[in-house]
Amino acid sequence: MTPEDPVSEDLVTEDPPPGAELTLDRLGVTVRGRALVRELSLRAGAGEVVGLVGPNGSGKSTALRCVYRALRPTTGAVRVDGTDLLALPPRRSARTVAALTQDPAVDLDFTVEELIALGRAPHRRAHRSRGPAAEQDLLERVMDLLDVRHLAGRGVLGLSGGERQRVLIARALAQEPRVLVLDEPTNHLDIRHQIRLLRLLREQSFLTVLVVLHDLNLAAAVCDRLAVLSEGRLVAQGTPSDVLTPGLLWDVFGVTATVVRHPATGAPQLLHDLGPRS
Ligand SMILES: Nc1ncnc2c1ncn2[C@@H]1O[C@H](COP(=O)(O)OP(=O)(O)OP(=O)(O)O)[C@@H](O)[C@H]1O
Repeated sequence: MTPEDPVSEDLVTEDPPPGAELTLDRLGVTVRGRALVRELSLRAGAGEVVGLVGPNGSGKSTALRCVYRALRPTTGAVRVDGTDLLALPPRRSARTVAALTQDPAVDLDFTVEELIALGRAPHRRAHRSRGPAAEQDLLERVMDLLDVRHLAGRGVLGLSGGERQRVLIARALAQEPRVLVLDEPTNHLDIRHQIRLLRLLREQSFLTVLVVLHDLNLAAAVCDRLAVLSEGRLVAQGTPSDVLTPGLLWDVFGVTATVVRHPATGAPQLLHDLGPRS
């Protein structure tokens, strides 16, 4: 595999269900009297990749937790194609939204293939699984997409950080969700696997993706739109070019950055200057 390898556009299956519209409707989360997310309204259209960016502690992971149902919002709602996610039975919601969380617990010594196959659990009942051969084919395609097939028989406890991250993303894809929520998915990945993952997200058209990224250059390269959180509030949203301005970078992140255009794609890219050596 090289970074130039084409990424399969049909990602996992030949007849994927279409991506869903994801709406965060005036979402609020208050914990012990402290508002962690305030009145957050955000929409990701079917097939769109929307990036959630902001400083440490600005509420990004908290908002994502509401989307993958690890946290019940205090106010507002998360809707998928207009339906409140909390109104869906858990198994149906697990067929709709899959997540890579920031600190996923991997403490049982499954093999890589067994762990990825757990992503199929929501499909097992009601004749939704595809029969043994097609299920195996799906697992192998997902493993190839994330470049983990060579690890299939290895125990997950012995993997490197980047290998484990790719396995967990493979498990989320095996779930065949319509909405994929990713909290810092490039953590631990070398640059080749970062680029491969982001191309995968960008080239598919049937998954709606909400992704938290700290690397604003990668966010600008992959996201159709960015939403910027600061102290739990949405302070800007729009295309990467609309959002990543020197003024916003100073106001929200407190950094001075030079914004240039990528010569091939035109995407905004940030150049950082550490200042003179003292
Ligand atoms: N269960 C909780 N109880 C109290 N405070 C919490 C809880 N969970 C998160 N927080 C606080 O809420 C704020 C937002 O946290 P969150 O993890 O959503 O931020 P984030 O934007 O994802 O940050 P990072 O970029 O560092 O991952 C932080 O100040 C955090 O300490």
